[in-house]
Amino acid sequence: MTMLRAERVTLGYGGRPVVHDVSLDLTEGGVGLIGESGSGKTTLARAFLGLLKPMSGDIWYGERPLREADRRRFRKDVQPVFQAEALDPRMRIGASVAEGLPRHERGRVAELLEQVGLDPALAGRRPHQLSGGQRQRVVIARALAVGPRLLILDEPTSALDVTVQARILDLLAGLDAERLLITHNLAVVRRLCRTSYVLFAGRVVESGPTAELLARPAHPYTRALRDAVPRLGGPPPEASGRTEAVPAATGCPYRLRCPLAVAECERAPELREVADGRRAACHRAADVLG
Ligand SMILES: Nc1ncnc2c1ncn2[C@@H]1O[C@H](COP(=O)(O)OP(=O)(O)OP(=O)(O)O)[C@@H](O)[C@H]1O
Repeated sequence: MTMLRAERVTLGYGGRPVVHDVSLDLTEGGVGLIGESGSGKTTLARAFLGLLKPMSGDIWYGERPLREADRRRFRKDVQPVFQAEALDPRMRIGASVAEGLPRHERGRVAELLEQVGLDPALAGRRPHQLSGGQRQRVVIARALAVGPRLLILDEPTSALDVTVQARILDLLAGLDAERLLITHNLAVVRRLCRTSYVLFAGRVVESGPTAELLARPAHPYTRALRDAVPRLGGPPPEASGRTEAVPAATGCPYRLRCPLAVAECERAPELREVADGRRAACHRAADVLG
């Protein structure tokens, strides 16, 4: 059984839904959430961390809804890996990492820094005295301190240059913990996630094994994303002609941007199986796949 899963979850702010009816299992081998800015990735991640209550549906942690879970156990199992910019600028690196450790294990800071490829001598420095890549390693060490089974990573490498990015990816790929990864960068998902979900305007439009989904998309939006950001370290989507999401209010939310839209798309497509292990919400999925 998967440790964490969303079942028909709708999420929003101030009563306005921004993520609609999403079901997602955090299965082994890493799960990627792909989608452009504003598609609801971070909102979903916040719900998985128990920071945002679903408007409807539930997040399940083992056999119980997350809202009924033992919070201490949950925080030990599931750790966020946030952007390095969020490190407290006044705190020394060692103290930041030690925060996650029980008092009697504070001596493990050096070991954790080594585990993420940092010289333990850096423990006395503050974040601004490190490079971006080093800071990101500190964030990872901090998350690893409690020995989590699952990491929830939000754009863990987007602020880094290509070679540093590659080394952080190597580090993440080598960790024991499972992961939910949020990113614009398809190469990162390809490297770290066996399964991916593509979000558009707060809806899952496609899901399946990452390699197949990217090699042969079943949804026109997945195909557009793949063609817009071809390589690791390529330009961010903002620089490669991404247009703003203007989801249609009725029918398929993607139809106003879709080159394959037909009259049928005025009726909202269901997310359904389109090939082995592959699901897509598109009336034209067979044509896209074909
Ligand atoms: N605290 C908030 N209050 C109100 N609306 C919010 C809040 N946070 C996010 N939203 C809205 O929810 C929608 C989804 O945002 P979210 O941050 O989940 O997207 P995202 O896919 O993670 O984007 P990005 O890649 O830019 O981080 C957006 O329309 C956003 O404006």
